[in-house]
Amino acid sequence: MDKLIELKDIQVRSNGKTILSIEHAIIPNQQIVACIGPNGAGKTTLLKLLSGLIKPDCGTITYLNGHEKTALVLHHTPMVRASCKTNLSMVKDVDSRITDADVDAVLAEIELSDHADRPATQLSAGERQKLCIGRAILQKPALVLLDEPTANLDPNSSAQVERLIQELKNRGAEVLFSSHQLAQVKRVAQYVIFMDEGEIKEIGPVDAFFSNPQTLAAQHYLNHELAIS
Ligand SMILES: Nc1ncnc2c1ncn2[C@@H]1O[C@H](COP(=O)(O)OP(=O)(O)OP(=O)(O)O)[C@@H](O)[C@H]1O
Repeated sequence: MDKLIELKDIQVRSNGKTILSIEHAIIPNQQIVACIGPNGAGKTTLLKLLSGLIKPDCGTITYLNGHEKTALVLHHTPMVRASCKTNLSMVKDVDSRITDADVDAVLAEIELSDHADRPATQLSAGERQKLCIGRAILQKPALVLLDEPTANLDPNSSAQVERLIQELKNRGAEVLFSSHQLAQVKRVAQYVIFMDEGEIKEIGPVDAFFSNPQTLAAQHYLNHELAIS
């Protein structure tokens, strides 16, 4: 399997506590990867690390050529007090090749053309999330990292966001998202990273992980999550 990112001897510390510790992990190319695990497992920290938003205290991250161009989609991204279109157009500041026509095409793609002139601060959670993914689509990053992209969204909005995740992949981006929804992970991802207590406990194809988890931590997590879903 082709390598997208390799992590070696990574430690991330905060307030004297190690919150992420990865001895060695390879994240594969050409797969939609889901990062799962209990609250506080370190999923968001891993996404922030891979996006470059935070730096490790030690260790190395090696990206396949060019794949360090990332976009991070967090789930409470604030909007500026301007229209949806203006909020989307702001990515032109970082890439002058993006045109108004590109922005209009993405507004249509994320099904927000009818909301183009509405204040973005009035958007619903689902509409906001689509706008944030629209920004990622416009930036054409090599790797898109999405932190719980459908948290608090209704089934219809979740389905739209899942379609956009697939669309990012179809357009050639690598995609890694965190999720607490196991059914969604099975639907959307081909590869899974299972985290617990700041460590990657398992990493491998989705089918193998769900049918035959290797660690007690993963077995416990799956039993618990499946019992309440
Ligand atoms: N800036 C910070 N300072 C101190 N501790 C932090 C900081 N950010 C995260 N942590 C701690 O690191 C651990 C991992 O947090 P993280 O947000 O990465 O987990 P998560 O798996 O994304 O959790 P959740 O599913 O609840 O979103 C937690 O114990 C958290 O309290």
